[in-house]
Amino acid sequence: MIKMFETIAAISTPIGEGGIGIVRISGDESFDILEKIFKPKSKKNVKDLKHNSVNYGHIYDENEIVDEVLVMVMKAPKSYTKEDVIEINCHGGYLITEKILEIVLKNGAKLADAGEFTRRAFLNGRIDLTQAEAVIDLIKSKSEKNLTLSVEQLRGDLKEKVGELKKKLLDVAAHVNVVIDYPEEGIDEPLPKELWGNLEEVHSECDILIKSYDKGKKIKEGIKTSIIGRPNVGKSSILNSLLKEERAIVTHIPGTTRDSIEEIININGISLILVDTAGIRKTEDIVENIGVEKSKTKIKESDLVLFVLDNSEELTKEDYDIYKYIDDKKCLGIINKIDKSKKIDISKLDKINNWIEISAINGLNIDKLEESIYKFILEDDIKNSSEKLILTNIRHKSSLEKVKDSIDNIFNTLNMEMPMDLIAIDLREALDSLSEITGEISSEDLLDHVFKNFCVGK
Ligand SMILES: Nc1nc2c(c(=O)[nH]1)N(C=O)[C@@H](CNc1ccc(C(=O)N[C@@H](CCC(=O)O)C(=O)O)cc1)CN2
Ligand SMILES: Nc1nc2c(ncn2[C@@H]2O[C@H](COP(=O)(O)OP(=O)(O)OP(=O)(O)O)[C@@H](O)[C@H]2O)c(=O)[nH]1
Ligand SMILES: [Mg+2]
Repeated sequence: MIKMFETIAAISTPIGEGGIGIVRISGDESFDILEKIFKPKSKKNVKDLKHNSVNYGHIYDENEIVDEVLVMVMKAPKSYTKEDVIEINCHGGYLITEKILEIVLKNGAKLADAGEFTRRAFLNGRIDLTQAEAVIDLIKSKSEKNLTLSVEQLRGDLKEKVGELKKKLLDVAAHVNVVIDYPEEGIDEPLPKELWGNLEEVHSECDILIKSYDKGKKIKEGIKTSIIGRPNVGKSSILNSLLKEERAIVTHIPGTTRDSIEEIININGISLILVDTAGIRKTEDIVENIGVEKSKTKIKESDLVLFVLDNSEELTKEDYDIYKYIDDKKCLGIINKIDKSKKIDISKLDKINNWIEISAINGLNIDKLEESIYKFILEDDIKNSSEKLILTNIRHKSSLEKVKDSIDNIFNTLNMEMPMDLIAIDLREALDSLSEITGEISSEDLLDHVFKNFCVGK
């Protein structure tokens, strides 16, 4: 028999002091290795240990006892990788887990690459590529909403959707092939209405999914939000009140913040990457000037701009300059220092439709500010989205774009009454693009790309 895969092993828990450390082994030789290093208290033969059983005993290095452990045994194909899997639950700690891994390697296992267990789960057909990608997204999730999307994708929601789209195209392909193979049948209509419908549905579903990526990206990566305004209007004070800690230095001296400060907050399960910038003004100060230029770059990179003004002063030329600079960015106007008497008049700043009045110094309306941010950028965009699936992976998006292009070609062929063979080719391409998403068609390069972001032991 040709051996497909070597037996691999790795530490699956974070390295460091901890209650428990897990060394995971997967592959044909798992039990042979275990037999050489583990003595269960039950005195059972290691190869007779039951599937899904937890077994108390000791790990040995030759004749020397190394640790007291629990060993979990999962037999192929009922395991994470569909191979024989053994998990040694030892004491957590820098040295002990490493030591047990070394003993496992010494007895015949190969050190697993990053993501190799999950790669096996994919190669052995337990999960598709979208589910494998969901595993790493799930581990890396830092917001509730991203976590939810990852869990749904791991459950197979995207895989299922791709399957549905494929089925619709396969129905079309079956018909097209009949027309090509039996031209003498004299089928007048190149494509019955119902099959046109299939193509239209796949086209529009791809479109909806592609459009959902903007939201998905924001959910996955967080919403880049910069706090901008001229010096001394209270930008750093606003950052601090949103963070509920004294993170940025606040003084009465204009030009206090020289470099941008980045912090992440969570609003209703979504990450906001907040950037407090150096106040924008013309200045001769070299350091401050660099800060100002950086602020301008930050504005360009932002998904959302919080434009801060001082309630207690009239608008200045600097305010107007920044206002012009915002351009067509999504922008929420903040009038700060409402604890002081009002001198500001914003009637000329009519490009901005959303305003909120706050006082950062005593926390007035900070909760309303959070709510406005959420409503303004997140709720319209994310919560009210009617589509069930939201794409978070650019790879999926670009494959779906290819599917859409192929279908456009098919419509073109049909409208121009060109030969059916052309349709068959475009259908094949559309189906292949769908297969790329799930990994039914994949290359080593693609898999290396997907799994390179994984941690070792996953
Ligand atoms: N200790 C431990 N915890 C873990 C994992 C693990 O591998 N080991 N997981 C992963 O890293 C996650 C759980 N995911 C898993 C997914 C499938 C199977 C599995 O064995 N599936 C088989 C059989 C299920 C059964 O017994 O019926 C299957 O689908 O065929 C195991 C874990 C999270 N927690
Ligand atoms: N009365 C009042 N003062 C405030 C308020 N918010 C901030 N300040 C004061 O305004 C001054 C400037 O605040 P900062 O938060 O440092 O302003 P900034 O916009 O970050 O300033 P630069 O970093 O210099 O651009 C400080 O003296 C703050 O205490 C407020 O809501 N009311
Ligand atoms: Mg500041």
